[in-house]
Amino acid sequence: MIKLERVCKEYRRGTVVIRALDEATINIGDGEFCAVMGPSGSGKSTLLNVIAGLDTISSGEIFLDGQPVRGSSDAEWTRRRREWMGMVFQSFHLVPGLTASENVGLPLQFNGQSSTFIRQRVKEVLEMVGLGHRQNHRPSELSGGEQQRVAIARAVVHRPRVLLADEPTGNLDSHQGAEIVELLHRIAKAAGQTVILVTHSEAAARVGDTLYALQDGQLKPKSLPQLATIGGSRMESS
Ligand SMILES: Nc1ncnc2c1ncn2[C@@H]1O[C@H](COP(=O)(O)OP(=O)(O)OP(=O)(O)O)[C@@H](O)[C@H]1O
Repeated sequence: MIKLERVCKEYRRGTVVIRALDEATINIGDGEFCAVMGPSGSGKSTLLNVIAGLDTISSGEIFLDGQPVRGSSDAEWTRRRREWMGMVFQSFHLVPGLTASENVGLPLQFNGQSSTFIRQRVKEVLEMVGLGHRQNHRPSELSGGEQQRVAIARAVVHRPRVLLADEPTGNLDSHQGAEIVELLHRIAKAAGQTVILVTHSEAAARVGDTLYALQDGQLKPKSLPQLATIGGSRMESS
């Protein structure tokens, strides 16, 4: 489903070269929940950004559904993200002036769905994340955990095949963080979605079917007992 072969991403600042991804190789199957754990600066966001086509790679190859993505136009990437991918971020990225329902409906609006369909689907998804009673609240009227639930609803409303979650528990306390990871896991498994969750949190990473450690841009498969040696922070509640 998602395959990276020796992917390198280098950033240049004058004479300084930063290798954010260093021959990263990974093969993520359909419906797999893959957790990637690494400390700050290890390349986690870069990994998701190159998979989502938000950043280009310096060398190597990325395959989505067996097809190399090299050479895709901006229009192809936009279509892929709109129809195929959902993204969840550490800082929620909700539109402050819109209600929870309006935020969740945005991907459907971009995809040209009818207002009747959008209304029904948004209601259904907000109920699924436990926020049926908060549909008309703006982000500032919601807790951090509730805002992340809205962001998850927005990420899945168009039934994407792939969910990319960038440190989704980073702005939450340990209890809210554990709930958010459990929710992501439950929704993705129910819909058969493929997930890549990047995190510095050991507790969040534990939900993965497969686990990888990212260190200085290098991806290495890990087993659960090895997690504690990767380095990062723990969430007390798990
Ligand atoms: N646009 C850029 N220009 C130059 N260097 C960059 C750029 N984006 C990222 N980097 C560098 O690449 C490395 C990996 O960054 P990245 O944001 O992927 O790490 P991360 O693991 O997501 O970190 P954090 O957990 O702190 O968000 C870091 O050394 C970072 O400074």
